[in-house]
Amino acid sequence: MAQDSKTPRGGHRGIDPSDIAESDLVTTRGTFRMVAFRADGEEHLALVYGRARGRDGVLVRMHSECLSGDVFGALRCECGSQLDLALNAIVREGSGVLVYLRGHEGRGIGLVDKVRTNLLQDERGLDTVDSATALGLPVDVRDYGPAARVLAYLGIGSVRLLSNNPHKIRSLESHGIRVAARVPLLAAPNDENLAYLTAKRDRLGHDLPQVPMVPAPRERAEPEGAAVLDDAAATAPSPLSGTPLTP
Ligand SMILES: Nc1nc2c(ncn2[C@@H]2O[C@H](COP(=O)(O)OP(=O)(O)OP(=O)(O)O)[C@@H](O)[C@H]2O)c(=O)[nH]1
Ligand SMILES: [Zn+2]
Repeated sequence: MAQDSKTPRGGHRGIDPSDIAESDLVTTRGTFRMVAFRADGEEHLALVYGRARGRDGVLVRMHSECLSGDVFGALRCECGSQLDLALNAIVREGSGVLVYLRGHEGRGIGLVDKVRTNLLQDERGLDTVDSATALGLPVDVRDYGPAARVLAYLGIGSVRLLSNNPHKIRSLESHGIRVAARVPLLAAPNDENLAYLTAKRDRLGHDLPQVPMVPAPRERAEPEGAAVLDDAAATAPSPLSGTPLTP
């Protein structure tokens, strides 16, 4: 389970001006405000699109660093697809924030140990949970405190969180950020990531309705009626409308 640093009672720990800098970032998708900040020994990034300050229900993605998936297009996880889908959704909406969290690599164990878990998955058929514990490593030690701090700094009232992981909602709220809704971010399963997605659903409690109940690794997994948010489906409003959370 994640070991989050808690916000002190009564408010967010601020970000010291010496630990934050911002400029425009012109990308193929459009122009974002790039807010780089330091927190707890890591350097993170918030990409802000459109006007977010003072608004409620801002579309937000808290994205955990995955060098292999985000930069090099690894298919064994769906991180790269989710990064693309989240940015597309934010731009389509006209405003939103993507917080890119460093130090989250391998759910917080780091790149070298993540690659060690990948080797155990390939050679011994272990899933992402058992491959970590077999190495004596924690399953998830990500801290969402820095994300909460930058969202508070950006003056965001409440968020609609792009995620399939219910723990992220609880964690963000424990840091004082109100989550008005969770918006599913469903990447299409493929032969390479089916085991990864199945473990997330069955062992970590992620809400992944697009993943078939009985894994068929050698068949292309596209269950009928699944609300898969691929580039074509991403234009449809329904998967992005979100499910309001009730207290
Ligand atoms: N330990 C370990 N971590 C992995 C592995 N593959 C990907 N990761 C990391 O998993 C993190 C992403 O977490 P996920 O559990 O996929 O998804 P999530 O961020 O909790 O949930 P969503 O918001 O729905 O995307 C990234 O930091 C990846 O580096 C693996 O095989 N082993
Ligand atoms: Zn990944």
